[in-house]
Amino acid sequence: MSGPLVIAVDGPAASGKGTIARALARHYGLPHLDTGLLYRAVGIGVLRAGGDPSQAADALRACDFSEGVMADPGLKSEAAGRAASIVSAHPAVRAALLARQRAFAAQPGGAVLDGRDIGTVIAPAATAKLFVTAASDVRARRRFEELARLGLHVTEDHVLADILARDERDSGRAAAPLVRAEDAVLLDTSAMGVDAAVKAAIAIVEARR
Ligand SMILES: Nc1ncnc2c1ncn2[C@@H]1O[C@H](COP(=O)(O)OP(=O)(O)O)[C@@H](O)[C@H]1O
Ligand SMILES: Nc1ccn([C@@H]2O[C@H](COP(=O)(O)OP(=O)(O)O)[C@@H](O)[C@H]2O)c(=O)n1
Repeated sequence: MSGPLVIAVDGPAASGKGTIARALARHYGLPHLDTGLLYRAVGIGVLRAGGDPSQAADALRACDFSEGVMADPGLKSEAAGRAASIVSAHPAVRAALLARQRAFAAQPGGAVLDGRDIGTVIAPAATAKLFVTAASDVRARRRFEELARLGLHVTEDHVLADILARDERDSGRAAAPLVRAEDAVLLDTSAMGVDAAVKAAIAIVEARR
C-alpha cells in the first residue's frame, strides 16, 4: 500500500500500548504521540486549579495547557490518570483536543499514535490498527511495578481497582468510548514479554502494508 504509514494503537489502561507504540515508532522511524498525556494534562490542570474534573466548564478551561506540562512527571500519577478519565468523557474536552491529534496523524511522513479512540475517531483511515489488551491482573501488576519504579507507592489492589474503574468509565462513555475498531487486530500481551509483544506488533503492521 502506498501513502504515509499511519499506525493506530488503542487499548485499556496499562495494556502495553504505549510501549508498543514507541517501539513501532522507533522501528519505522515515525513520530509518536501518546494521546493519553493530553487528557492527563487536562486532568492535572483541573486538580491543580482546585476544580472538579466532572464539571465540563472546569475541564474545558484546563484544555488550554502549556506545552511544558507534557513533560511533567506528575502526569504519570494515578490521580492524573483518574482525573484524565473523568475529563475525557466531556465531549467539549474531546473536541478541544481533536485538531491537534488529527494534525499529528496527518503528517506527510506518517505517524504512530496511541490512546483509546485512535482507530475509531482520530485516524479511522490508518494503515494499521492494533487493539492491545492484557488480563486486568497482569495490567495491574505491570502498572504497580511501573509506579513503584517512579517512587509512587500504592498497593497492587488499589492499582487494580483504579484500572477497572477507569476501563469501565472509558468503555461506558457516550463520546468516543474505548472500543476495538472493526478493522483493528487484537493483540493480547498477557503472556508476552515486551520483546515478543513488539515482534507481534511489527508482524501485524507488516501484514497491512
Ligand atoms: N508485554 C509486556 N510485558 C511486560 N511488561 C510490559 C509489557 N508491555 C508493557 N509493559 C510494562 O507495563 C507498564 C505499562 O505499559 P505501558 O506501555 O505504559 O502501557 P499503556 O500505554 O497501555 O498504559 C510499563 O512499565 C511497561 O514497561
Ligand atoms: N485517546 C485517548 C487517550 C486517553 N484517554 C483518556 O485518558 C486516560 C489516561 O490515558 P492513558 O493512555 O494515559 O492511560 P494508561 O492507559 O497509560 O493508564 C484514559 O483513562 C482515558 O480516559 C482518552 O479518553 N482518549
